[in-house]
Amino acid sequence: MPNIEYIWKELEDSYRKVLTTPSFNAWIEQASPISLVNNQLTIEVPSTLHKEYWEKNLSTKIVETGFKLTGQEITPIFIIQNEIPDEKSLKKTNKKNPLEELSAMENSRKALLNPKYTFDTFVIGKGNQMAHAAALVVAEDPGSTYNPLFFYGGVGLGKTHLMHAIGHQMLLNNPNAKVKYVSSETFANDFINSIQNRTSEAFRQEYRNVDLLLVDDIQFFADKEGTQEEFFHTFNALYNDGRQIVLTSDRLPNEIPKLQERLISRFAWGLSVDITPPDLETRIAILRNKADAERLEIPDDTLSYIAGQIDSNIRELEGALVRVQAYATMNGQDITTSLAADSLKTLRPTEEKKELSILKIQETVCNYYHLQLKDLKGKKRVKSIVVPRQIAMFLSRELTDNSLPKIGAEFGGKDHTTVIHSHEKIQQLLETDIVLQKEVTELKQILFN
Ligand SMILES: Nc1ncnc2c1ncn2[C@@H]1O[C@H](COP(=O)(O)OP(=O)(O)OP(=O)(O)O)[C@@H](O)[C@H]1O
Repeated sequence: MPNIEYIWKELEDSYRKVLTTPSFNAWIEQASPISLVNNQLTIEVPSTLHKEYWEKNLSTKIVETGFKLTGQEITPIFIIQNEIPDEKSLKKTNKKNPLEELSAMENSRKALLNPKYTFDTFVIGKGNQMAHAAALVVAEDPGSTYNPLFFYGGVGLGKTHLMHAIGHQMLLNNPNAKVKYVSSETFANDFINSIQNRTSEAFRQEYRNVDLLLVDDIQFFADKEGTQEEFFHTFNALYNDGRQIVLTSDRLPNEIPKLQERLISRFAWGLSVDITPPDLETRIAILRNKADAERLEIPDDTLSYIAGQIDSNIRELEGALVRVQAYATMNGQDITTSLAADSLKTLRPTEEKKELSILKIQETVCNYYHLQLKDLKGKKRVKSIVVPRQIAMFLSRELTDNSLPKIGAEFGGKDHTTVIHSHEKIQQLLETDIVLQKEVTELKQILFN
């Protein structure tokens, strides 16, 4: 009997022949064979959605290929993994031939889809893995499996990005498909205008004659009775025709105030999937992708530093990178961790800046370098104390609003010129000293956590 690796490799080859690259990446690459015992092939997959998809659409091939290779009936068993996705699941490629891409791009432009929001540029992490998988199913098989598909979650977490990615992918698969993307406000305005201009028929034609309707931020339907009424009819017309609907909101339908019950229940016919804030690894991967796309040279520790500063909103994370880039250009410097820290300093809320005391900085530096507080504040001139003392003064100057004399006083009554000198010294060293850059970054992370 062939071994499990051989069987899996053969299976992969046969799936590669029948699946598109994004589907292969999402379903096959994310699964791993665990064991083959008593003709049972146990396969680990990342989520329930993957499990269901495998069971429904991909397991027949296991049985067929298994029989061909072993002469036995192989039964697949799927188990769900719990751990954080590894490197390979964080970045996927999604390449098509150039002509297909060109025609899809033209149609995407007409559908008002952001060219940057594709599956290709979407980084998969723990918080969005399920949403990404559902988006792929819908893009590959619109109107059948999950209709409507409803993404919900906090601001700037990638709902719109995924929604556009579905549109792009559908157009890549079928360049003649009609895709329409609107925000809920645009839908409401178009509806109101159609009443004012007596163009209701044209409005209906426009919204009901599409293969994929993407409506963003439907929480803004709250309180808009007439718009909800019209959307209800649009929804029914599309749904009954087997056209795909994808919606996003910052919360679940039943949490949207004044959303009609009949809409809530219709939205529940499909799949609602949430997107949660990305973990640190995913945030770093997103920044790395973005930096590569913009051809920015940024050291890994600087990316980690930026990712450590903004932990919930990916739009802000991207904004931070733009800010760092602009700051580096303005100052004619390379991007380093110290430069990133400087440029992001003002992003931190002022309360945070005020809350941080000199004593907290001193204690943190002492813990970090295993020193006594009295030595840090004292006069000893050995290097192992002098440098941490200068770092602590530097941080007190950078991260608090205290005056130079006050900082000097807190360091055992030193003169303010000593504080200036320490600050300059550390600032200078940070330009070149990688170890120091790392230490200062870590200290800042400790202080702000
Ligand atoms: N997983 C991801 N990989 C790469 N970029 C991402 C990812 N998630 C979000 N982004 C980027 O973050 C930015 C904000 O994402 P998006 O606009 O899709 O958020 P949203 O959830 O729709 O926010 P809102 O609720 O404000 O509408 C976009 O530039 C998007 O490309």
